[in-house]
Amino acid sequence: MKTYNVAILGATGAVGQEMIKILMERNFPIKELHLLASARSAGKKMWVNEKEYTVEETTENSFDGIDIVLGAAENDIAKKYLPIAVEKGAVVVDNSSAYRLDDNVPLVIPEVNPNDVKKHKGIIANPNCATIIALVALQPLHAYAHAKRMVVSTYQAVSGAGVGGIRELQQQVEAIHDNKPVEVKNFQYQIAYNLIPQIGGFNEEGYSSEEMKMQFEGRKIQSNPELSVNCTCVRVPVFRSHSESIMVEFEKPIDVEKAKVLLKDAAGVKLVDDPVNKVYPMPLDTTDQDLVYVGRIRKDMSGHENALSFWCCGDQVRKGAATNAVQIAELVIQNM
Ligand SMILES: NC(=O)C1=CN([C@@H]2O[C@H](COP(=O)(O)OP(=O)(O)OC[C@H]3O[C@@H](n4cnc5c(N)ncnc54)[C@H](OP(=O)(O)O)[C@@H]3O)[C@@H](O)[C@H]2O)C=CC1
Ligand SMILES: N[C@@H](CC(=O)OP(=O)(O)O)C(=O)O
Repeated sequence: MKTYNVAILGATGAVGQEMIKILMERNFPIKELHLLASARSAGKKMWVNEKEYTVEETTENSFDGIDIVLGAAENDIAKKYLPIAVEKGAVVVDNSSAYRLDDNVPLVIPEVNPNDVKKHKGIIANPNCATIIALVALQPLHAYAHAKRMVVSTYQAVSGAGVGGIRELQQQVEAIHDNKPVEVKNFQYQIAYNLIPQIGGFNEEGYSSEEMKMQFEGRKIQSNPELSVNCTCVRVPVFRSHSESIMVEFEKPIDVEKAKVLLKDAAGVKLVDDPVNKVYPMPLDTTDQDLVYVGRIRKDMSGHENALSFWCCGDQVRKGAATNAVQIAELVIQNM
């Protein structure tokens, strides 16, 4: 079997560490694995499948001889290094938002638009995590009835803000328990025992950058330029797995029973919908696995024709980031 030299840019972060795990879990055909991070982490030891690896400081030379780069760093780092990696012959799957809306860069969810991978010119972008979870859940319904409008509220876990976000919730809960002052670093306010209706900065109309991603990225992924999305993104004191309340208005008629039949057999989805018996998706249940759980499917009551409401949860560090990226890399090597 052909094997590949793989580098993870940002290997010490929340997404990077998960990428290592997923590459191993899915037996990705690796020849050499390079773990890249900042100078702060250089020399740090990490164990992968009982083998010790040393984290390397990222430099321009880090990409020599690399076939596949999985990007798990912020936009500025992605912009600095990923074009160099492409120039040196690597194919890049990037988790940052730096290239997502670039016309030369496919934006891919394997359950939705796998064939777009073939259009790449070196970089393929992984969509925003809340967008991946929503669109995986929506895909079987969209393929049948065509989504035209969505109203979404997200409940986003602190792990969406990386290792710093996870640490902050842990430290605040401990501080409150020990009657010590609460320190706020990564979020706008205390997140422990709170909700914060801000993820990213706001535009002139009052929508946050995170809220606009679902419309802009959704249109590109679904090749659905008319899709309109009204989204409210909220950070919640949950460690892992994002949850979303979604109302979708479709072009064609679709009822609850049909939606359940479609979702039951859909790729990447688990139908978890028996509210009378207290069966519905919850973030504790979706953590550390790859399926998006969908439930609470109802007919819209607010007078919109052909509209359904549902609730979904998914592990955004896995399916919303690392797993989606490794699935894309698997599609890439099928075509190499
Ligand atoms: N967390 C999530 O659920 C999701 C995250 N994303 C995106 O993925 C990317 C990574 O996010 P996340 O893992 O949460 O972030 P983290 O803060 O947890 O990790 C950031 C990583 O970037 C590395 N890094 C920082 N500076 C440099 C540098 N100068 N050179 C090389 N590497 C550097 C860090 O290394 P060091 O440890 O040395 O500082 C670390 O490995 C971001 O673009 C984010 O928007 C996308 C979807 C979901
Ligand atoms: N912003 C998301 C996670 C993320 O990093 O998304 P993006 O790559 O689109 O910035 C969250 O905080 O939950």
